[in-house]
Amino acid sequence: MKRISDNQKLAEPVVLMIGNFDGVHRGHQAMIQRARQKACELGAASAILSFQPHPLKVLAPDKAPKLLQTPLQKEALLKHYGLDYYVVKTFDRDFAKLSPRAFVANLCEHIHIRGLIVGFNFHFGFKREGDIHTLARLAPEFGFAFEHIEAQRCEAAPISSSRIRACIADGRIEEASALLGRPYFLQGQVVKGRRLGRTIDAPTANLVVYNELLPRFGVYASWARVRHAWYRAITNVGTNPTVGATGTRVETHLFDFSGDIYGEELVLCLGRFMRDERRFDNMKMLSEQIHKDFRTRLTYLDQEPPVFAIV
Ligand SMILES: Cc1cc2nc3c(=O)[nH]c(=O)nc-3n(C[C@H](O)[C@H](O)[C@H](O)COP(=O)(O)O)c2cc1C
Ligand SMILES: Nc1ncnc2c1ncn2[C@@H]1O[C@H](COP(=O)(O)OP(=O)(O)O)[C@@H](O)[C@H]1O
Repeated sequence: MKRISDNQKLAEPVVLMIGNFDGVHRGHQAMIQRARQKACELGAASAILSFQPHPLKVLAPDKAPKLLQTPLQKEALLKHYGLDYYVVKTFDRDFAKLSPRAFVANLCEHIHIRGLIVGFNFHFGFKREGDIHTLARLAPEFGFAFEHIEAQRCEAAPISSSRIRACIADGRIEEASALLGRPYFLQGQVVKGRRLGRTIDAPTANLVVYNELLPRFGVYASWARVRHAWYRAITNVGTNPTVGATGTRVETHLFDFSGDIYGEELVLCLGRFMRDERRFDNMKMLSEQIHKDFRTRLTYLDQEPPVFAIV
């Protein structure tokens, strides 16, 4: 997959999709599959255009969602799903002022669009005035084939990034993974904590997480990848009320592992939510609960590790 930035032209004819693609979930995957098929029919390559930053971060920051993925994770996933080109366009207030027609004209100046595919609810241009009907009208004028994709559904409701965000915020990780079509994961760097974990035989790798959206506070069965190896693990997300920590922490105990991994990058696939984080009266009680958590039969961890090549 080739990445195209603002100042570059994409001369090869493409079937272009436009959108944020946060999550690259099953709905997005179906769209990519359709675009690749269409690209074959039209003798073109497949491409996605995404705006950076997310348009709402520019236009209404207080309404902008916390994203499921970092830009790098999204790029890795798009590559994984077989896309040929990833076009990243800077979104600013000037671009937001373009009329729907000027928006399409602007894209056609830089990209050789032979086909265009967007989702049924796609809106674009000044005040979101453009929609799929506008695109159907503009397509013959600008000389590309146009089609839209209906929502992919799961259990009667459309699959969407916001539905997946709601699952994660609520601790329904398995549901989120089902909608994503692969295990939900976080990524971050291991940093030093208070060195208390080792004193209760429960060392935990504390992560500075790259992802914006964090799951509901609580304890999760998980799989962790560090230095290219996967370990069964258990993760706590929260504020550690027992020890009065400041800020939110994401920390993971890796089973059958010992060693120093400060500074290492860790990929964390969360599985089942086990319990809420609680405030205990003292460290001894906290330690007892953590060791009880360790002994809980974690059926999630009976599965194979999520060897999916994510990042
Ligand atoms: C499986 C597990 C469950 C945990 N549950 C709680 C909890 O319910 N309440 C709490 O205050 N801290 C909880 N913690 C976090 C501990 O407070 C924290 O790991 C410990 O204080 C060590 O912190 P350190 O990594 O900064 O040394 C949990 C940690 C793990 C690994
Ligand atoms: N099984 C393990 N799981 C997680 N971290 C481990 C493990 N064994 C050793 N470590 C190391 O110990 C550190 C965690 O120990 P801990 O006492 O909790 O320190 P900190 O408070 O700095 O996180 C990890 O960052 C890692 O470098």
